Amino acid sequence: MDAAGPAAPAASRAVVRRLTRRTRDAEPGGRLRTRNAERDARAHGMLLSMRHAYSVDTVRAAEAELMAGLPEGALMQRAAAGLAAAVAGLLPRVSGARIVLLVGSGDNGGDALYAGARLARRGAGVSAVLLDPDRAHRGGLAALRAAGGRVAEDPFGVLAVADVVLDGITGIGGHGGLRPDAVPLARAARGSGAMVVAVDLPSGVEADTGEVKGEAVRADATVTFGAYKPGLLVDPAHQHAGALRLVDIGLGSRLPSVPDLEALQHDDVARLLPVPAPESDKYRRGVVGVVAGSARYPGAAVLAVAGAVHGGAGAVRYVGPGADAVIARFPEALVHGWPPSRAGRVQAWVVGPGLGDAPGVAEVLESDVPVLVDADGLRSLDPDAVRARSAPTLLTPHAGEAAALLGVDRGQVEAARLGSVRSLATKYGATVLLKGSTTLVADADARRPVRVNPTGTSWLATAGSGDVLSGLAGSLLAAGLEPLDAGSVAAYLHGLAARLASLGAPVSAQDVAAAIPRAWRDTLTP
Ligand SMILES: NC(=O)C1=CN([C@@H]2O[C@H](COP(=O)(O)OP(=O)(O)OC[C@H]3O[C@@H](n4cnc5c(N)ncnc54)[C@H](O)[C@@H]3O)[C@@H](O)[C@H]2O)[C@@H](O)CC1
Ligand SMILES: Nc1ncnc2c1ncn2[C@@H]1O[C@H](COP(=O)(O)OP(=O)(O)O)[C@@H](O)[C@H]1O
Ligand SMILES: [K+]
Repeated sequence: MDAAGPAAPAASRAVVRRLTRRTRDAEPGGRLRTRNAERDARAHGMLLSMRHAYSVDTVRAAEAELMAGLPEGALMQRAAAGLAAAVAGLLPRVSGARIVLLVGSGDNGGDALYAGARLARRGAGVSAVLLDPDRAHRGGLAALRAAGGRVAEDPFGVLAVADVVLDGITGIGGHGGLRPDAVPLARAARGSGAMVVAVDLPSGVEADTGEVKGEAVRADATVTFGAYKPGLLVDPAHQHAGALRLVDIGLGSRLPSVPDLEALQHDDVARLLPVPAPESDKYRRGVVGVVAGSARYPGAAVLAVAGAVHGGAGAVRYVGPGADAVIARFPEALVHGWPPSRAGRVQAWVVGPGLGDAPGVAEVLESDVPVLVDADGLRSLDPDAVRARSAPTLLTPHAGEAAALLGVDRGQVEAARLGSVRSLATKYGATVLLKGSTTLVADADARRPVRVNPTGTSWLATAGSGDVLSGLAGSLLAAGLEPLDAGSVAAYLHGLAARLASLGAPVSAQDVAAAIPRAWRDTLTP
């Protein structure tokens, strides 16, 4: 995903690149890190490990606890100081820069006003556009005026010539998309060529879910306070946030150890990858069985096996009508005649890619090993059959398949990805990996955080790449990873492989499979 957002003006993109470089450790949107950049990051002591996001209620509770021991307004000052420093870091010079604040009626507007005051003291020309002049944060407004900033009399005039617009309309207190009076201002900010920096969150997005229920600000960058909020990491809201920077306001120890959402990073994946021990043999490394392909879709068998042979299992068994094609491409695969139960012992099954109407799903579900169900295997999947299983199940639908399983429209799933993946996991008592622009993995145990994949790229929207993912995830299951880890590590490697293979150009599903070892190595490289 382009950290500058889909429609960022060219000038903004250059500035956002600067922010992105500076905030490599705090950017879940995740640009691909080159290996050199990785080394730089480590040399500078940046931790490349798990990134957490917390719900609004949790953030507010932690803030309240922290505030109780601090002088009034101290947290807002910390937030404003961090925000002003981030904005200053984006500008070639603060002095003389034209900065416009969009100020809503809550504390989010207060943050913008105090940050504006700090920037005005450094010589910037700062104008505040007050959405509700009677309810603008009083202290913030007084500070801005005292620092030489002013309230704009011609909002659209100042927006037209702004270098930076700070979006302080709503933060974690906002609900339901921008109100009508804020919409033209947000549009003017976007259209002005100025860099748009969202304060805490892009106004108009739902902090807890990533939904966008109406219009919302499109930012080039978001400076968020205390903790990431789930919406910053989940589409469609994620698309509105641009590059992310987290400002520490001291919440750390007040936040629970279990977040609502988490994103694996390089170090987490490196720890989870199954590396053969000295005494390993192919069976101990795990054997994955693949039931995929049909006369109509023979390629799906090849692609699922391609993912599986690169996924860490010691051997791949294939059962289905694509045996000749599989063997021609992967002589290392073990092919077996129907039915799957006669294929010999496996530690995990993958069933479904390109299977068409062929049988196999019910039989594989009866096995006592982990099963990944994808694509055609998901059609009419019976929740009771999945719930009755003695071993874990991992479902890997795209939005259309998830919609069919939930009995809703595809658009509803795409608009509410987090809620959808959680509902499916609950309905099936299974781990669910919802593919798409921000791939999510929800564990069967609803108390565990949902994982969001930070490596995805829209170049993966190519036929057959999902087959590769299912083979890869199945192989990791066979190698002994639990479903939440298998799904999220597979998504991470899959996205990274696509980026390494693509480097900005189209890739095929085969290219992605072939690049999995490079992604694996990249992850392990210290
Ligand atoms: N709670 C704290 O301790 C801290 C809060 N901080 C800031 O305070 C923010 C939360 O402040 P608030 O709780 O006052 O809430 P917000 O400022 O986020 O939003 C609430 C205000 O926006 C209006 N509003 C709600 N939905 C709207 C919509 N769709 N369109 C336009 N206006 C809408 C409401 O009428 C209300 O006045 C955080 O996001 C953060 O920026 C920071 O200063 C750090 C410390
Ligand atoms: N816009 C996108 N951004 C990032 N990843 C995407 C996007 N669209 C699809 N993908 C990824 O591409 C893969 C496509 O899988 P799937 O929909 O099953 O396709 P197929 O059935 O052709 O293999 C998934 O890993 C999915 O997450
Ligand atoms: K905001």
